[in-house]
Amino acid sequence: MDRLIEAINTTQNPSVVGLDPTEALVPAQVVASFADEVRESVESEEELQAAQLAVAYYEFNRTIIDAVAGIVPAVKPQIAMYEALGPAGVDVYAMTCEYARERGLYVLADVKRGDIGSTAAAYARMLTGVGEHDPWSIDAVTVNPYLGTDGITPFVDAATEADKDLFVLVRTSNPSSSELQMLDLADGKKVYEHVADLVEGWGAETIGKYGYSRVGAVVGATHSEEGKALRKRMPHTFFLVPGYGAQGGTAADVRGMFDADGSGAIVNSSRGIIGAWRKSGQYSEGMSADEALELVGESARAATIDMRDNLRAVL
Ligand SMILES: O=c1ccn([C@@H]2O[C@H](COP(=O)(O)O)[C@@H](O)[C@H]2O)c(=O)[nH]1
Repeated sequence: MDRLIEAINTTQNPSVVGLDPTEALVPAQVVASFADEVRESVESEEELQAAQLAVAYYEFNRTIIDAVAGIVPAVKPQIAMYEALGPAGVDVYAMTCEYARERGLYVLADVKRGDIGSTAAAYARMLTGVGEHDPWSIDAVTVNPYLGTDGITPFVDAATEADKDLFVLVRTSNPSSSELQMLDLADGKKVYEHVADLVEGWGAETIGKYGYSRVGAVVGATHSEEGKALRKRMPHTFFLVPGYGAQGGTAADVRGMFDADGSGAIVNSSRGIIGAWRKSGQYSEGMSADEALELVGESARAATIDMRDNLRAVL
């Protein structure tokens, strides 16, 4: 986690921009502008839409990355949005990670892996690469702990080998998260508290120079009180905090998830940043693709600065 903490210190900004493009979040004229170019490369008309969206996502992401580089320390591309487009989308995922890395950003791949040990070991190669080849250009992955220790250890080992990180789901931001995570265990703990204790243990051998291990935790901004309690319970665990903005979380809600020095957490916003152009009041369907992308970048930059300043105000 040392590199992430240093990037946060450099930018004085504990926030991460989520790159979760969807058809609705990319201006229509940007998608349309790639129709001719893509038509030449696809084999059938059926492939056209996904291929066109994939190219548009890449251009959109580059615009966002260029607009926020230097202001934020990190981006978090959400793989679901890219996998939905098939192989063309997966290519764009890898290209986006590479571009973000080139722009000096820490890349947190939100892939939420989780499987038995042998399969987890294969998933974990996302962190180490294959031989000399590192096809993903990422710094961290998100992992689902439901399978227990043998589903996590391969990621800890791979992260240690590659000097990278993982973030394990502990208390997720979504409305139904309590169905499982808040269940009472026989020893009086809640399920998420037990997971929190496991996460502290999984990271214990990997504590870096700032006191945090390379095994982080995902703690939703929508669970302010539990997040505050987890901060005390998990003194060596860095938090990734999604749920800010579009899901209702505020700077005040996440304050307790930071440590006494204002470190220990990074807060994500995806739609709130990449979709800011839609709320700018400046968009019109008559804009050219270039004009629309310019607005996307300007709006994302303004929303990023706003989020940074809101967080700074409570830390
Ligand atoms: O508990 C969780 C874990 C992950 N996420 C992911 O974060 C972003 C949030 O997007 P917003 O647009 O800022 O709501 C998204 O990729 C989720 O899959 C989460 O929200 N909560």
